[in-house]
Amino acid sequence: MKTIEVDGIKVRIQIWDTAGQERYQTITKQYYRRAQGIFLVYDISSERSYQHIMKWVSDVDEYAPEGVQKILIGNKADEEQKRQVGREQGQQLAKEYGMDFYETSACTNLNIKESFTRLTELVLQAHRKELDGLRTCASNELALAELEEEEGKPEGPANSSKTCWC
Ligand SMILES: Nc1nc2c(ncn2[C@@H]2O[C@H](COP(=O)(O)OP(=O)(O)OP(=O)(O)O)[C@@H](O)[C@H]2O)c(=O)[nH]1
Repeated sequence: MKTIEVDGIKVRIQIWDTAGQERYQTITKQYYRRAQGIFLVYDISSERSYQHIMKWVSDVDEYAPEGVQKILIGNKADEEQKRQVGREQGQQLAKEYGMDFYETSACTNLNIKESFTRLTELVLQAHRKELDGLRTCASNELALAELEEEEGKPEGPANSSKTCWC
């Protein structure tokens, strides 16, 4: 659990780091079902990890809920001397899938906060319609309750003097 601030609103997010290894995939897929936002992460020093992204995307499409928000991440950006995947390759792939893209480094903290904030923003935006619907519903209920309360009340100040015994 982590709390981050987006547009002045404090949002509590639950983060799951799923295992990348094939043998854990049955468990991993179960996590997709309740996800609202997903980072698809490759390692910029591993062409192989970049090639795997397409498989991750197809798994997410199959098992995650419709409308789940996704961001592509090229991690280990601090390992410039070992780079096998160009930044443009990451950008290109993200564009193909209609995702935002960040190169990050868990070592230097590069773009860590930015990418989490962005994913949270995307999730909030995607749910804004739902929230607005709930808000309208709640305010209608409130208005109805106020009306009912009004109707149940004796009429105006003239009435209140009638009930006064002093
Ligand atoms: N240089 C560098 N090393 C990193 C970075 N992020 C993770 N590592 C290292 O990469 C190795 C693997 O990190 P993990 O966090 O276990 O990677 P993972 O993708 O969760 O691994 P699995 O889910 O087990 O496949 C560790 O030795 C980390 O210290 C980074 O940004 N830069």
